[in-house]
Amino acid sequence: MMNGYGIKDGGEIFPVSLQFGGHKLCGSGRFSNVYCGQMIGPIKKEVAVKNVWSDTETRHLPTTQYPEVQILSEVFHPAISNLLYFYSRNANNKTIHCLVLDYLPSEMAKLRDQGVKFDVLDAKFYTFQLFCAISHLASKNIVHMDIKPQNVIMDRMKGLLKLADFGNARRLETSEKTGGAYQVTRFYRPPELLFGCEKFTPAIDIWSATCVAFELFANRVLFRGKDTKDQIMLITGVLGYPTDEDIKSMGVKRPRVARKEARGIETFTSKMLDPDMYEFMKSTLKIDPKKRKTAADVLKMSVFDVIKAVPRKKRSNGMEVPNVIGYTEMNHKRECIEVEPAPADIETTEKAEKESKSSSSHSTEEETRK
Ligand SMILES: Nc1ncnc2c1ncn2[C@@H]1O[C@H](COP(=O)(O)OP(=O)(O)OP(=O)(O)O)[C@@H](O)[C@H]1O
Repeated sequence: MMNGYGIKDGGEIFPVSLQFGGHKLCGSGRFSNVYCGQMIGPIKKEVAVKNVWSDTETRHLPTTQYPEVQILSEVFHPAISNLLYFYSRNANNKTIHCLVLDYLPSEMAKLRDQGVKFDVLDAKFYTFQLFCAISHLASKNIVHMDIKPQNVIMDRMKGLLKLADFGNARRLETSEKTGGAYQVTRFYRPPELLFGCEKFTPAIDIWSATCVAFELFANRVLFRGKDTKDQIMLITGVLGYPTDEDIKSMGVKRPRVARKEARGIETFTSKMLDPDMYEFMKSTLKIDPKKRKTAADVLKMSVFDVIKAVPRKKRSNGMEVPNVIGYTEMNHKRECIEVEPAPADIETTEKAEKESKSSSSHSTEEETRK
């Protein structure tokens, strides 16, 4: 048992005793290890526990104030790897923030590396779920800022998708600047950031999610730039050099690359895609972020009609298309079970932490990976 916190609907946090069964490493990032395993209490559920070791800026922050925890406390949606509980550990006098999250067994990038291909029907409902997640974020004034196949987790059997890793997410009203060309992984980085725009907008996620959707349909990266300049050349080669109006709207300097006419997305994508898919991509891959369709409008496009059909279509694996219609609802109620920590918990927590450290060697691993 260990002491942690749960989150009520509305974002308020409450103390709770947490209990886990066995776990194994299922992923890692630059500053984290992610373990998956069984949660035993207060709910029984397969979960992912993301252990983040803090950088110099967040070293002295309690986990309640850790930015990823604060952002995730505000969101709750079936297409998001929701924060269920959180707690802290100490390793070598440093705080490790531990986030208990919804778990799905596969990562889109790994599936792609294994040569897994999605048929058009599957690609459509995965894309639908991704845009539902972004639409929910936009309704909460949050931008994810790092949508890419490594941050998209899936259950291929059931056809479910969740957006993960909110480590770069920001509130739209932040006074912070994006840092332009250094935000969002290059292949998924929208033109305005490549040109140096410093504003956080939901349109950033729309661009990145469209690039991810393209990969689901076409099974290859859309714009695979070698560096920032190459990335700009690839994009302007398809969409054309930004107009004076675009430049003014983004508030950026003209990019120093050759001026090209728009070649169009159809000629660029070697394999012919579903015609509705082109309609969708043309509405979201706009140089000027203000002209991109919003996620809420994307969800109404005819490209997704087939997944709304009743009775639900059968997939190639014999299962029905997942029932994702309710996903367009933006206010999903957080289920939370409040179990106050028992008074004896402090002692047991320390014991459990010692056991957990020695069984998984978290601290050694984390220190080595730094
Ligand atoms: N909820 C989850 N369920 C299953 N696997 C997950 C989950 N969250 C993360 N992972 C796996 O762990 C990996 C690392 O997680 P995450 O991207 O959140 O860490 P990070 O340290 O923020 O990464 P980065 O280096 O990109 O900043 C993911 O790519 C994914 O494979």
